[in-house]
Amino acid sequence: MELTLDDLGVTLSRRRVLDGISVILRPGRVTAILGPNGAGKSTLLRTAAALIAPATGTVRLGDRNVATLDPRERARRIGYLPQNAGVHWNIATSEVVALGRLPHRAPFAAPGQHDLDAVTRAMAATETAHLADRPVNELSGGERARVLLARVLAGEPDWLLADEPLAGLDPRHQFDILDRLQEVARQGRGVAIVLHDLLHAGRVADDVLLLKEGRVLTSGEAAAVMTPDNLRAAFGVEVSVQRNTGGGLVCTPIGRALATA
Ligand SMILES: Nc1ncnc2c1ncn2[C@@H]1O[C@H](COP(=O)(O)OP(=O)(O)OP(=O)(O)O)[C@@H](O)[C@H]1O
Repeated sequence: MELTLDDLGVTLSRRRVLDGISVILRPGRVTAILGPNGAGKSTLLRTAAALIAPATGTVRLGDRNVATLDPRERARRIGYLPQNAGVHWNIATSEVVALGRLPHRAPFAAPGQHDLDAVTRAMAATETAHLADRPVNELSGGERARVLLARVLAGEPDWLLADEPLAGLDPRHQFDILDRLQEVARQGRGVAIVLHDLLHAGRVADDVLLLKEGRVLTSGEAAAVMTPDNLRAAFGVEVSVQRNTGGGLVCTPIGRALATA
């Protein structure tokens, strides 16, 4: 099911933070949301998850406005992983992941077999099964980040919106988490990820939404968007863009641009 942002404008504290955002995010693909600090990436993701009400325009899942979905249905359909998420209760890690199943369960009902299986799969995918009994606030930052991703994965949403899911992860877990997110997309679900690392973005993204100053600089298939010119215009840096043998993009920042658009 497509996630459509239609003429989206967002105002926060009387500042226009997003303006005229129109883009269709496609399921079955990984969309990387890129742009410099303050471009509006997190705001866009939060608005797509209906956590911020837009001042103009709509977010639609298929043909339904996400603002009008019942909150439980919305939580089943759209999984959102915030930037620098924390956990306020010091409960066991497996219980944190199980929270991802709450929108699927009747109030006060015990988890069913499918709920338990989804939690097990999510913990295996994020390599957190060995942490199941540990109090979540005793985990390292990177371990906790993987647990919180597991919570979103356990919810098996149609769309998974992740805001900088690599923050705090060591290099191998960065690759692993992106591979898991790619697998989610290959299952036909939608995945949109805010990323700062251009190398990872080039490797994993099918589509790219490039933001600058609250507007879409350009969007579309990764190879069309991640060009040296577009990346210079967005970030003010020179980026080498090569193809690897598998056809994927290898985007390597090489220095500050002498002149920016
Ligand atoms: N509650 C708020 N009130 C006013 N302005 C805000 C608020 N939240 C964010 N902003 C501003 O909106 C703009 C976009 O912020 P946002 O966090 O979406 O950017 P971002 O692209 O995710 O940045 P970063 O890469 O630094 O995480 C920034 O200029 C920020 O200062």
